[in-house]
Amino acid sequence: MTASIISGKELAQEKRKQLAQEVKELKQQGVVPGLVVILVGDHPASISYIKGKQKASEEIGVAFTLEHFPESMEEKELLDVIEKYNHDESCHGILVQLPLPDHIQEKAVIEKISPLKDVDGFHPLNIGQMMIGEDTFLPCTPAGIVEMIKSANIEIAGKHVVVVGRSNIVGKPVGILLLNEHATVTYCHSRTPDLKEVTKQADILVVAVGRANFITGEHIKENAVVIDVGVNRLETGKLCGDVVFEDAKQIASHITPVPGGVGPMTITMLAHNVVKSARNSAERLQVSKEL
Ligand SMILES: Nc1nc(=O)c2c([nH]1)NC[C@@H]1CN(c3ccc(C(=O)N[C@@H](CCC(=O)O)C(=O)O)cc3)C=[N+]21
Repeated sequence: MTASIISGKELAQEKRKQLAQEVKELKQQGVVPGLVVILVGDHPASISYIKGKQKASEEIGVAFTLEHFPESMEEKELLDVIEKYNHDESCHGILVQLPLPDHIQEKAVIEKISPLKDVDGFHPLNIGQMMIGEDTFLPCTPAGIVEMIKSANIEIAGKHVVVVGRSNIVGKPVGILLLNEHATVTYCHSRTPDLKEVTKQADILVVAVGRANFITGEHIKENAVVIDVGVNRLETGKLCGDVVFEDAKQIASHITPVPGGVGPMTITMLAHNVVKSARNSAERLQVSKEL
């Protein structure tokens, strides 16, 4: 038996159609969802990711604005740009593409974004809301992963989830979201002794370390669900995940491919958050009219 492939690309297509319909309805109420992406510098991977965000926005009907600044931009200037969009009513989502140049403090930038427009779900206030299971902007990659697991009709409650990687944008939050779905969650990272002894216990294995071919057949339990978050560009130009796909395919029950897996769902959940923000703002408008 070979594993079934959970196609993020197909699921993303479906979700984008639903979002396009919602955008149509919002437009009838006079609200055009708007996303502003801010890029500092010319990191080649960032430019490629932003193109994906722009394409998805256009498909869905979200107004997309790119603000592109030189590498030399000062932190204060960037904070001022964010401040401007915090007050701009046509903007419902602000995303500052990471990584930022070393002279700009990521924390200060993230905290400057209004939590009401934080469509990345990176603001500490939204992270706190997520921790306590409140309805808020969820970080896009983790939220996309949960959608992918559910789309394959995989039960999460009671399962042992092992997360490899503990970044603030993927590893940590995906564990929290799956805990909120009643999984038993274990985190592994670079200081975990005997990694494969832990990963072999996973019913659902989520890998977000950013190293090509890091997880092999030896790490995977028979019939596990394997979610590969890695996007590693090889010297040949080929994109590959953190998991040796051919190994996982022989052992797992389900596996997400790279490309065409978690990446397209990340972008779709971003659009989902922009539409959610626009809907919230339409509701606030309605309430203020009624007052
Ligand atoms: N503020 C911020 N928010 C982010 O969400 C954010 C970020 N910064 N910095 C970089 C990471 C990375 N990321 C990806 C999104 C889509 C794909 C994606 O669609 N990948 C395609 C392939 C794309 C290609 O060929 O280059 C796929 O896997 O099929 C990958 C990676 C979002 N990020």
